[in-house]
Amino acid sequence: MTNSNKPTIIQHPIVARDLTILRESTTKTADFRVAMARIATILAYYALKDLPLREIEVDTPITRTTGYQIDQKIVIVPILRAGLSLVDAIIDFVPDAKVGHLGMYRDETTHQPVDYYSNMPEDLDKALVLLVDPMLATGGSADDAIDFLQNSGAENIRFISLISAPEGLERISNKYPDVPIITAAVDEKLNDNAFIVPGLGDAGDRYFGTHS
Ligand SMILES: O=P(O)(O)OC[C@H]1O[C@H](OP(=O)(O)OP(=O)(O)O)[C@H](O)[C@@H]1O
Ligand SMILES: O=c1cc[nH]c(=O)[nH]1
Ligand SMILES: [Mg+2]
Repeated sequence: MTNSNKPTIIQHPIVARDLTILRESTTKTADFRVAMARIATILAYYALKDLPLREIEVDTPITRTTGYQIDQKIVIVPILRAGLSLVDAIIDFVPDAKVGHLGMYRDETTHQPVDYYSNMPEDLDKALVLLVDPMLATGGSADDAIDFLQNSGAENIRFISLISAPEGLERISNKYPDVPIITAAVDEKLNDNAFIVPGLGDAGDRYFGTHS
């Protein structure tokens, strides 16, 4: 993926159908989780589509032929909690990926991110770091997370967001032109409470079945 501040917006009928399930306020937790898992697989597929490969020789039952292994260390970094909803789909594709956790919640009044936890694997500088969070609203959380990852040595970061607000996209793409953004939807705006409109509400609460 070339460095660019233009987001990759995934357009796919399955994504459109699943986004609708996720947006619908009456969707039950179980259906919400299933739709999130499916859409996360598609986001992961696109986020990984240009991984470098290493050629190897393999013997089929018939003959020797050329095969491929992925030639890239990968670290997945979910922003807790909601980012956890996207992790398993990526691990399905790259089962040896390491996972670093970044605990952050948005203060309900100020809308500023509050950090509460971090645990990163070593050698972030050698890895493709996939930062994942389903919601990019003001961009405050993603901004802090990318800043933290860069200060921890990460040089190759991609950000996967399910639904993005124009405000957050502008903030992250302007401040971090070298961080590609992969998203499934760019929504209309933020409301007075800095929630994405139309959005899907609070992603963490809906995925985990809690209430703010
Ligand atoms: O772009 P921003 O304005 O920073 O908002 C986006 C953040 O808000 C949500 O997390 P939340 O604070 O609800 O925490 P949670 O995942 O624990 O529910 C979401 O998952 C992002 O991390
Ligand atoms: O719309 C929003 C904004 C922030 N966090 C969410 O989960 N949803
Ligand atoms: Mg939340």
